[in-house]
Amino acid sequence: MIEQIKGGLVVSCQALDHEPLHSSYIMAKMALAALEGGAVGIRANSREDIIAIRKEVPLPVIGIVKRDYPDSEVFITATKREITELLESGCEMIAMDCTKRDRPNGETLAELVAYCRWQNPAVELMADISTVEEAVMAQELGFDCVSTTLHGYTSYTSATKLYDNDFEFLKSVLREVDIPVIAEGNVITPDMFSRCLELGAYAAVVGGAITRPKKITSRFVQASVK
Ligand SMILES: CC(=O)N[C@H](C=O)[C@@H](O)[C@H](O)[C@H](O)COP(=O)(O)O
Repeated sequence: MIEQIKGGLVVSCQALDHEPLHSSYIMAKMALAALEGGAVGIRANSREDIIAIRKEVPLPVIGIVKRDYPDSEVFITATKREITELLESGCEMIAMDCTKRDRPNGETLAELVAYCRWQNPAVELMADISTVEEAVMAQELGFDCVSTTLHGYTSYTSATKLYDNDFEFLKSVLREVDIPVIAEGNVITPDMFSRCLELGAYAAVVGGAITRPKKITSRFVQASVK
């Protein structure tokens, strides 16, 4: 998959159960719209959505399973249970939280990476990181690529956003690791997307700005209030 997404736009088609568009059917149609618009890949949440998307479009899929656990803040592909579901979904790449935070049930990242490689070595692995240190850890653990997904979403990075200071965080990750770096998280305009690529991002994942109409609507409404 990694070769296929080089220099391109990956569209994240996700709607959680509390969101208006929560439906595998709708996510598959979102993926079809992304395909027709020129996307090179899809990022999707849950075995059910991934299976529906794979029936609808021939694009490679980065799969995640979001699930909350009481004993951990990690919620993106946190344990072996979620990895097993993703291996069953047929997705080409699995993305998982690669932060320094403790995982549920005392499971470790190294164990999860080894489990994936053993179960299906053809499935590539993306590390969702929030700091440069976590990106370096991902490279050392043998991930195929890192994504900046969680920058701004961990307690120790919540003060900043990916695009702050002309994508300063993205630049620092690019300086420190050799594996492909995917820009993801609050890339909300075509200009931001092209800037990420110009800075050296291998590809970019855009979600809410394309597939979350509630967010898009509220952005317009906020503008009317000013
Ligand atoms: C932090 C977290 O839970 N990120 C999730 C990861 O899969 C998704 O909710 C995001 O939509 C995705 O990362 C794309 O980002 P944006 O929607 O900002 O373009």
